[in-house]
Amino acid sequence: MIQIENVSKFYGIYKALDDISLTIGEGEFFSLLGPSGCGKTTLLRSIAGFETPTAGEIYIDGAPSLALPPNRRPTNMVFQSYAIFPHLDVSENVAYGLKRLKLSPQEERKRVADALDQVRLSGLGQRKAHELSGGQRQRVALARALVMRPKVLLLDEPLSALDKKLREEMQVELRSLQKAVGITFVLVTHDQYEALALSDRIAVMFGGRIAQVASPKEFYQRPRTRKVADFLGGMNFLKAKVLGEQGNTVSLDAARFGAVSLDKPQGFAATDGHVTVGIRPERLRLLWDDDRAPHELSGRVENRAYFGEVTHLTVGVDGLEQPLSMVETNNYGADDLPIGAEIRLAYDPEAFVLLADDEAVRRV
Ligand SMILES: Nc1ncnc2c1ncn2[C@@H]1O[C@H](COP(=O)(O)OP(=O)(O)OP(=O)(O)O)[C@@H](O)[C@H]1O
Repeated sequence: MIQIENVSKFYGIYKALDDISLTIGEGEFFSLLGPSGCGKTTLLRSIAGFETPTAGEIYIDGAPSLALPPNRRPTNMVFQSYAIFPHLDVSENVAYGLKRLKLSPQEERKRVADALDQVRLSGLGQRKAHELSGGQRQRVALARALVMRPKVLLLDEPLSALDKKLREEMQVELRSLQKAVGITFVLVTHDQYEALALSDRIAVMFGGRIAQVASPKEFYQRPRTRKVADFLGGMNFLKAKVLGEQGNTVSLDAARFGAVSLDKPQGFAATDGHVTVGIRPERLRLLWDDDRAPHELSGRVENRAYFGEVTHLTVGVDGLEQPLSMVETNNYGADDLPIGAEIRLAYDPEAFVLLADDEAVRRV
């Protein structure tokens, strides 16, 4: 549906987008995720036509689009600030963009009713902006975009102004709305969990470049670089020694964790015979009393933070440069472990992931 080919964008000498190539499929919920300033909004606005790339081309539905103004593209954008016209009621707000299409009053009413129905606002058509909750106003903004029947809906942090609970509710709604209307959604967000919860695929961006494109699960389980792994959830990093390479697999000595054998990520290169491997905190498990596991380590609790359903532990292990982070559900009493307690932990050598050097990936 959208093909981005070698797109770069300079602001003066500053390179906001650095040779981006990306394909977004029809009907996909696709997220552009990255820290502030990574270029995700610039890329979204380039798809919409509010920015003109310095180089490259963007094809939408097969047609080159850079020469087209925003209103000639089959896209529509929902902005972060969901400002809707205060002097118009909900139906008039939603109908606003339709005026230029010069539809019959009957057709216009039908389109507005359909759009309000899609965002579950039927019955509130006569309300004014000040008579709506934040979530309802955001839905008006969505209806205003959907009523134009775009092939692609572009969403610039649409939920960021909502409080946490409402935001989580709207995330669920946004996901089901996208599946119901079946069009391509491209979402910009700096919220990792929002991207994981909503997307079919995610592109993680740093410094104007794409570091990885993958499904949420693939991202979490197989991040390609240390930076990506660190950006998406917690990760314990360890330096491991390369013992040998066989095809796409590398055998490693991962310090106190012993020998592990891992798949190479794209762009991998062992520079000085050492590499970085990672293991997620929740893949380490506390062993209690007589519990035994094929792979265990002992350590001592250095820190503990209680988060209600889970407790985060920092565990020092002799021979490791850094203490390990662990996340334990509170069913068995991790929340009561005193600082200094001697513990044993279990791990699965297959839970490790081999990470490519960030600079190596830039050259892929
Ligand atoms: N009109 C502009 N003129 C100069 N620099 C700009 C302009 N717009 C954006 N930039 C710069 O380009 C870089 C990318 O901006 P962009 O808004 O795409 O980032 P972002 O990842 O969406 O960040 P945020 O989450 O903070 O919105 C930033 O460093 C920003 O300061």
